[in-house]
Amino acid sequence: MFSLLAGLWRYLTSKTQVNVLILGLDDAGKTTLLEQMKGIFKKVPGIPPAKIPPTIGLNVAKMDIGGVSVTFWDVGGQVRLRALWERYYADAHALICVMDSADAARFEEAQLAFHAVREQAELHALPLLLLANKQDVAGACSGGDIAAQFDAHKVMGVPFRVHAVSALSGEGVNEGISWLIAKAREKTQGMT
Ligand SMILES: Nc1nc2c(ncn2[C@@H]2O[C@H](COP(=O)(O)OP(=O)(O)OP(=O)(O)O)[C@@H](O)[C@H]2O)c(=O)[nH]1
Ligand SMILES: [Mg+2]
Repeated sequence: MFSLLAGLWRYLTSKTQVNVLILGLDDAGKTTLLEQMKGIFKKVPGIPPAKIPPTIGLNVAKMDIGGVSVTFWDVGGQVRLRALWERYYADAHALICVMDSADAARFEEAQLAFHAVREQAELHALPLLLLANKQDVAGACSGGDIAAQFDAHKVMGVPFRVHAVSALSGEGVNEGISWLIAKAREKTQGMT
């Protein structure tokens, strides 16, 4: 009886665990986003932006978001490192693609990388958030324009949103990430 009750208690109090993979070209702002999220969701200061080096390998951060225990994997985006991305596909529950909305010269490269990732069979069904980052930069492309440039209408059958943010200032981050985690939670709990 006691073990039954203990099991029920564990079930009722256990948190949903979600792994979120953060991908995108080098310099897109993935690690800046990760450090900004530590401030927003963990209330601890992240590494100051000026001290964040290019990622060689992986950064991991865990935090509670909306009652979900989330592990973020931020993988380096340099060309020579992109082969490492696939190591994390199988265990990911949701995907964030970060792109630099102020770097029009790399839109095509960013778009190709985005659709290449989307076509991976292991990622096909995952909730997906495309972050149009660096909105604080004068002349940055709006979220709507990025959605058009990235053929967002071709993404079907999964929860998907293009969201404008500034990882540097934090603008838009809470809203975009909270949406993704809610979708990932629904998926892991079999609600979608
Ligand atoms: N103005 C502005 N700069 C940003 C923003 N996000 C990131 N940056 C800057 O962009 C540069 C690259 O940021 P990172 O976070 O290191 O980029 P990354 O995507 O992690 O790059 P890799 O680790 O090489 O894949 C840094 O100089 C950041 O300060 C933003 O929202 N606005
Ligand atoms: Mg990085």
